[in-house]
Amino acid sequence: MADENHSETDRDSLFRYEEPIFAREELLDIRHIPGPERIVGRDTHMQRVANAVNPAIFGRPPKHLLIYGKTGTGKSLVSRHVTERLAAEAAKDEVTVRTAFVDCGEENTETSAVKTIASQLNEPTETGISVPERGLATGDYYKRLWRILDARCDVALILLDEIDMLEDDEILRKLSRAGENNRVSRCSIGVIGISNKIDYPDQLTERVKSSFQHDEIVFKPYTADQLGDILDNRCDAFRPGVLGDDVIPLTSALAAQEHGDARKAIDILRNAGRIATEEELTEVVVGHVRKAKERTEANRFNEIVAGTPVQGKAILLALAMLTLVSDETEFSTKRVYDTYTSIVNEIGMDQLSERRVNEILQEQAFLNVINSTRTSRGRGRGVYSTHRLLEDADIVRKVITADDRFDEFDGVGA
Ligand SMILES: Nc1ncnc2c1ncn2[C@@H]1O[C@H](COP(=O)(O)OP(=O)(O)OP(=O)(O)O)[C@@H](O)[C@H]1O
Repeated sequence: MADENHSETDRDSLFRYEEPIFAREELLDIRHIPGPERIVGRDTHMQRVANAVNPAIFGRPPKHLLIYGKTGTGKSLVSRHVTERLAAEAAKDEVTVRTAFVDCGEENTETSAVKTIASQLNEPTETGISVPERGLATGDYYKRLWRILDARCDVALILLDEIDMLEDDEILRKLSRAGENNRVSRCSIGVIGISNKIDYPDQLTERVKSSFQHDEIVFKPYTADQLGDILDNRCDAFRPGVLGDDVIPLTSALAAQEHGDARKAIDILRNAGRIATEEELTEVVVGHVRKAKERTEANRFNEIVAGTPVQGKAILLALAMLTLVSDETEFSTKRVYDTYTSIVNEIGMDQLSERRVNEILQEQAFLNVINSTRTSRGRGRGVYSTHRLLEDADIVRKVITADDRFDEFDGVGA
């Protein structure tokens, strides 16, 4: 904290002592969960979620729900918000509704998901039940969960975020059958599954399809106007008068052009403020927004490739270079391999076999960085794969070549 007794000359020139741009930067933090007054443009969706869970107010079984929509369309936010309000309303009538939230991207096995639900809903001093971190069989975690539910809840709402990441759908079957199989006697269970994949229900096994009767809600991408409203509602993150007139409209237009992702729009706005701060200015202007968009995408791509070994990066760089220098967007494994070969030779790295390069391309397809398609050459003549980059090729090139190990690369790989 700045010490007022210190004169300017005492100050260490390494640090900044003023914050001319941001007043409450934390409002734009990706982990910040906005309060109800800042949720904009999702009234209809909120109402539909509320309708499905409404019976819980009277202690009756809610409907199960599946919510779909692209990333950053407010699915988790709306679900959490409605379930919180529901629990508060039910409490007025002395009905206990509790909510568990599972990130299935992290807890992707049946055991870890059921363990997470049990430990979130448990209060050991009240139930006398423990939920050990490890050591129990899946069935035993379920037994403890049923006891916890009956001891503590009239209704339990279980939010399964990124539900498509679960290894299998067994948990849906068990949760939706718990009542009729007399696993629980007092508590009713409602499941809200959230997914980015619109075709998720097609993946459900027949057994689950028949027991897991549910409503479905689709969250469409935000329009530029809606994104503008969301950003306007956070502009107190900045000091008054700092944001140039066109900053929010341009940020919303750029984010809407891609997937109408609120998270991305907020991230671009924050980065625009940071760039203005770095440039020691007192105003954020449209030029900052354009730079911020690139920085936001580079940061995102950086996170995706952070764990990728250097060989994987060389392969992605090969695909990016091919995309940059040609009019095409799809390339055969052979072409990627040739470019990869010249890159690794240029920077003095070991060369992998074409088969291994193809495997790494498939892994990148799994991470949604590229799209790979297998095409048949015709009867008996085998198949070949083509690969297309899903990220902006220039950003991929910039991010990968920022890695010191690519210092020797001078861009002629393709
Ligand atoms: N309607 C909205 N009003 C205000 N802020 C919003 C709104 N929708 C989304 N946001 C902001 O975007 C962030 C991401 O939204 P949310 O986590 O709900 O997206 P999601 O659809 O669940 O995406 P993902 O599938 O990636 O988790 C929220 O934390 C919030 O800051």
